[in-house]
Amino acid sequence: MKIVVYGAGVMAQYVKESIINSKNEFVGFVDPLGKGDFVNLKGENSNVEYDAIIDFSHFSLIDDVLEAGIAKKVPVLVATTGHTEEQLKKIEKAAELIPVIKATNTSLGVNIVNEIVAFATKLLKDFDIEIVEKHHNRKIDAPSGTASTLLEIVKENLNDGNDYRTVYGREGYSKRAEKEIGVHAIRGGNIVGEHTVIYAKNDEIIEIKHEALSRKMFSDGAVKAIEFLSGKNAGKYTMRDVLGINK
Ligand SMILES: NC(=O)C1=CN([C@@H]2O[C@H](COP(=O)(O)OP(=O)(O)OC[C@H]3O[C@@H](n4cnc5c(N)ncnc54)[C@H](OP(=O)(O)O)[C@@H]3O)[C@@H](O)[C@H]2O)C=CC1
Ligand SMILES: O=C(O)C1=N[C@H](C(=O)O)C[C@H](O)C1
Repeated sequence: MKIVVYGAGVMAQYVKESIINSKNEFVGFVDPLGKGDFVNLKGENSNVEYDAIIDFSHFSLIDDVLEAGIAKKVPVLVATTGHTEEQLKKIEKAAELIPVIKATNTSLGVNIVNEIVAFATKLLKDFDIEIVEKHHNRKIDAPSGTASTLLEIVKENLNDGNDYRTVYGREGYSKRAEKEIGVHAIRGGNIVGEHTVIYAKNDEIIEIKHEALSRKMFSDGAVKAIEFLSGKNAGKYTMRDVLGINK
């Protein structure tokens, strides 16, 4: 496949390497801010040949990313995080026309952790549940996309998940309510990414944790995901589909 990468940051470079080390062809980066030596999918250079798009850029670029996918009817992996509800709906809508994966985390490990958390939450309903994520100081969105996905999974697996209130960080004076899930974002240095779901009860604590030690597994996972989408019908697919994780 000829793959275009949206983004020009740290992850985009890793994805380029993963594409080069696969059987696919790296076409170029699409620079979010339009500077530097990048491919231009619009205007006079709109004859750039590509048959897949991987997006690790900025959430504000989602319209461009989806437009480029729809224009050529090629699969799109949206690995960028931080989208608004409205933007997420646009991604759903695009999936009516082209094959799309929206993945907040493309590592194998986190996708397995998602399964473990679903299972654990069913068994640990009466524990206090808190989610903690840690990332580098360049990260702009909080909580992380992965933490938001973990929160969704926790809520889905509590009988009365919709009755729970999400508390983002804490300050001031008040006891923890019974039906509350705390979500906490730590930022510092060059932490690649760490996610922990804590289940606490009087006298016992269970922690389910994933720690990323490099970014390579994100980019390798992204290439695997776009390869999976090749030749698929329009629709919304997931990393569970890519990794063959059955319900
Ligand atoms: N799904 C997954 O597994 C993973 C997802 N991610 C996500 O991928 C995305 C990119 O991460 P990363 O490479 O670390 O981030 P970087 O900050 O290194 O790169 C982001 C890119 O977006 C550009 N950008 C920044 N601000 C704006 C803006 N306001 N408008 C348009 N473009 C902008 C940057 O340009 P410039 O360099 O000029 O600032 C850069 O090209 C993030 O959303 C992150 O959460 C990251 C890792 C794994
Ligand atoms: O910005 C990052 O770096 C990461 N972002 C993703 C997220 O928001 O969950 C995935 C990973 O944790 C790294």
